Amino acid sequence: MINRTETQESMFLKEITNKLRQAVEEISQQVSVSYKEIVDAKKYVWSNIGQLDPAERAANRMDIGLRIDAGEKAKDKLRKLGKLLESPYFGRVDFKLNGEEDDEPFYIGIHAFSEEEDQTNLIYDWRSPVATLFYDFERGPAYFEAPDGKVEGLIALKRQYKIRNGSMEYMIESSMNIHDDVLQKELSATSDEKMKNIVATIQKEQNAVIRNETSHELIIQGVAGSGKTSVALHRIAFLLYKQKGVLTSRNILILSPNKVFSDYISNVLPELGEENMLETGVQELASAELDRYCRFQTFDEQVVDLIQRDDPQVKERIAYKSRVEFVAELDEFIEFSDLNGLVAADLQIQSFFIPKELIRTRFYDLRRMPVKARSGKVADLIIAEIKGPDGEKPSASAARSIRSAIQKMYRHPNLLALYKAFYAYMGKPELFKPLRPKTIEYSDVFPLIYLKHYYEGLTPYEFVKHLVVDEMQDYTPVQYAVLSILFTCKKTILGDAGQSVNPYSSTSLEKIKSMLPAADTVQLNQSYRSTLEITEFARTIKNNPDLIPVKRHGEEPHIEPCDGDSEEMDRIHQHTDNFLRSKYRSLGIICKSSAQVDRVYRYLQNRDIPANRLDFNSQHYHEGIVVTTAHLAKGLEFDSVLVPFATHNNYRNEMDQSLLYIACTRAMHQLAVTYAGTPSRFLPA
Ligand SMILES: Nc1ncnc2c1ncn2[C@@H]1O[C@H](COP(=O)(O)OP(=O)(O)OP(=O)(O)O)[C@@H](O)[C@H]1O
Repeated sequence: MINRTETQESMFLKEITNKLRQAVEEISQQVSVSYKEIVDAKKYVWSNIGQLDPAERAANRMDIGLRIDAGEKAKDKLRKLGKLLESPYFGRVDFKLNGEEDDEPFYIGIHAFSEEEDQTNLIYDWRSPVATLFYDFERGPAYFEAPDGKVEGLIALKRQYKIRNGSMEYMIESSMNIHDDVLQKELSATSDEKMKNIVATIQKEQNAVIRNETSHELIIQGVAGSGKTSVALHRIAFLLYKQKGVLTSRNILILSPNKVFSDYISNVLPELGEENMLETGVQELASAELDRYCRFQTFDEQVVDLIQRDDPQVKERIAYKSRVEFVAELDEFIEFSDLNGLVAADLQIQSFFIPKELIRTRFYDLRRMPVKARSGKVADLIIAEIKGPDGEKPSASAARSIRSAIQKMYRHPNLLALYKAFYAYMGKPELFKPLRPKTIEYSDVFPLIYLKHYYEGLTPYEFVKHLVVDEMQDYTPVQYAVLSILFTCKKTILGDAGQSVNPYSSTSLEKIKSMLPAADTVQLNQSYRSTLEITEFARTIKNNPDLIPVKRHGEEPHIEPCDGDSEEMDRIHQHTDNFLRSKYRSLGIICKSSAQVDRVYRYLQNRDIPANRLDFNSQHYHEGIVVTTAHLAKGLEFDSVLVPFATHNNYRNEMDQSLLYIACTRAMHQLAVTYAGTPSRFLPA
């Protein structure tokens, strides 16, 4: 089985396809047999329910449960085989072990496949140890880490295949790592409806991140389009494979920016044969902690507010609470409150005298406990240790009075009062400004939760064994402090400091590292999404010297000045017409504000142009024409992007610059920008 020619390869494909078909047939039979068995078993229980004693009923229920499990497993296998029939493998490495005469071919696919009789592996899962030969090495000396240790040898041959619907589209012999031609072909394809897997073309630097099993916390800083999200999802699939039985998708949680993004990425794990992980957002996390205390502005509402009005005081409040030192200031206040928060006074209750120093000392001794539980505990300790003048212990009624007196001693009657006291302590009371009574600004949400940990305690999410945090730049240091309390598990944290929708609260990689000092960091600087021309264009809006564009060419982005408003709307219309006649599947019309989105959407609707509007209430991602804001488009991508209203007035401050950059970097193949009036200073001249 060495150095197959094209005919040999096509024979091999036929052979594998036949074996796969045979396996599909056998398992389909198993599925229908087990379905029939389940129905029969249920019928039996139902018709004999009166005669079966409880033990028999329980045994029957267990039996049915086991059959259903077996049936589910068989169906899962069938799904995987179906996937393999479409595209059985994408790579091959011929590897000669040191000391052996012949090399052996290893075919790599999205799932493993072996012959039933002798369990010989015909296709290896892309996550198997041997697959690292394909991703990490060129022809020549190579090794992989097998369960029994390092296996060394020589790669004699590397091939890549594109097999679609069971037939070979192309085959490339490669001496290099994941051949450029294959990557180019993949990147040039039009967008899929949802994010797709990249198993056939994972790059070496991405593979290192995916297969990292040692980091407790891994921070992935990646430029726009560097594959951070793809890599994080493949990493989860890899960890589920490596830690089968220990880790399941039910104990992996992703903190995702919005529902549309969750929907957009929802295909990747199932395509890789895994169930989707759990998903939540910052708002849900905060609600679980704060709903009893107050309402709050959401991150999205904060961004919209910043876009709508340029209020320097709002920005000042946000910036103040987004500093790393802010967490230290909260800690300092907590320390101060441990020493001074208690207005201790000597107590004389019945015949018992309790000096204030004793109360204060006990309170401080128990400083690891949340305040609320601590006051009760302090009272318990004192009640247990004090004696009256005749050596008597406190009666039940004396104990009750002591407890109630001590519990009233804490200076701040509730969490919000404590939070307000923090700003008074800092000498900056003006920095806490509720939006409305009992409704706080978003920038206060996580500082308040941090103080809640001190005041009342937080409940960690113990069932979560791995947390994925996307858009890491949008989380402030105090949010990281809270996340570290709520999630003590392993974490994959990814984002790009250059793509913040709110630069006033944006967190740089350095700041995140200072909050998570034990975390490992990787940087992904190669950008894959956009053509070189689009990437160069985006770079003139906001330069990132680290970014390495992929060498894929396409048309130059267009900047289209328009003579007035109505001409600009006509131009948008024209773009949608061109798109509908093109080969492309998705056009993103990306505006700055929701009002602009509404305007464009209504305009297109009135002209019967099929368009989807993505707003904060949207749940699903759609292909076709999508009208949305840069804020919501973050993380998504489109074959073609149109950025309208790129005037000086619309895009002029630091936040606008970031939004314009995000909008342009969503384009894979085509980009146009329109404006009527004076162009934004961020556009290339
Ligand atoms: N190794 C690869 N092979 C093929 N395509 C890739 C590879 N890496 C990334 N891509 C493609 O590049 C595009 C960007 O990937 P992804 O969305 O994961 O990047 P990102 O860093 O999260 O982007 P952003 O931060 O700009 O939202 C996707 O179309 C993805 O399929």
